[in-house]
Amino acid sequence: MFSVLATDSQSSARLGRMDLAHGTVETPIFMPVGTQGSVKTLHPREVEELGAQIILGNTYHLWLRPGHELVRDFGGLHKFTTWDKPILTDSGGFQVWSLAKLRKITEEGVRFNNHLDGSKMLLTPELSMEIQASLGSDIAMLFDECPPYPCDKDYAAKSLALTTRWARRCKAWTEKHQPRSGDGVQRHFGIVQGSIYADLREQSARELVDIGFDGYAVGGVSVGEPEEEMFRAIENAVPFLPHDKPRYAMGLGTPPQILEMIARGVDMFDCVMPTRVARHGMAFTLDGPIQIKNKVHERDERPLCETSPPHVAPFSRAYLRHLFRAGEILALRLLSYHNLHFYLRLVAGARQAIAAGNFLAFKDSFIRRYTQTDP
Ligand SMILES: CCNc1nc2cc3[nH]c(NC)nc3cc2c(=O)[nH]1
Repeated sequence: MFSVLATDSQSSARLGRMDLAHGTVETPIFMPVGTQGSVKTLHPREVEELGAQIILGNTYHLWLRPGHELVRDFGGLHKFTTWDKPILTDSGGFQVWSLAKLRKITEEGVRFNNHLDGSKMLLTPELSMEIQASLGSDIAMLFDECPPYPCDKDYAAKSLALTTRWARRCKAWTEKHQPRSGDGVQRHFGIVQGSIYADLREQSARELVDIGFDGYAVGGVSVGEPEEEMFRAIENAVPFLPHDKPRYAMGLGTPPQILEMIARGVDMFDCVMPTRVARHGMAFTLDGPIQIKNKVHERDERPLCETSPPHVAPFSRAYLRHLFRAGEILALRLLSYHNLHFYLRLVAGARQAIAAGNFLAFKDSFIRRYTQTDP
């Protein structure tokens, strides 16, 4: 399912290839987020022409609306959305935390009030697996608990123990209800927890690897912790994960953070940032992010960035600023398209640099230019 094609001599960066039910994915890879099935404001064909190889769907949202049975009856999420390349679905737990009201964690699962109609809901490891099987994603994430940041060590230890018990229940469900081998099988990724505690990160990784999954995410990061805590969480987990399985850092990050994580051996990323900040006027450029609504762009005839794709390059910053301030929907689409292109081009550049053996030089020169403030 996953093979490492090249490793960097000066860092833990590696070039990989994942063979999934709906196609092959080269790593390191960035996964655009398609929360309700769609990558916001963009047509699936646009997402494809941008070079996206795999997108992320949110189980919580799709379960609540339109319902996983409806999606199943339409042939699964690929047919329903017409996205025919790989899809990774999350398991719903984290979204319950960030969206639902009155959540309560029990051994059984998470009880909460549906944020759409207030009805009482219960999401369990087994139901999360059933929903993701109905959606038919190529990769299903296990049902875990993401501890809040900060949390004390006792809470973190109890939380990771629950996540491990839930991981066993997820595995038991898949072994009972899904085929174990064959090209079309759904893959399952465990999620390493342990908060900011190095020994708990090791324990969580070891327990999940003992159970055995197709890949491993590092969870509990990008939840408000300082950047160095995020890097340390990865550094404390990766050594205990199999070299020949994909590693996925959930929910991050900025362009420099993604390159730093690739250097630490991470293969997969998802983040709502490129599309979310686009809808608020922020565009990524090689010299750092810009806010298109700022007056400084009023008469700037340059494109957003020298690397802007042909779909966006003809538009001046002045025109894009005008569209944004006029509330034109085209502005949201062009900035979303541009920002996703920026992220996908960044990880494509990382892949090329790893293959060429100069990833650290690539990383350092990108970060130097991106973070330097204009004199
Ligand atoms: C797959 C569901 N589980 C699960 N999702 C997550 C999603 C995240 N998204 C962010 N920052 C935006 N941190 C995350 C942590 C987790 C995590 O620890 N677990």
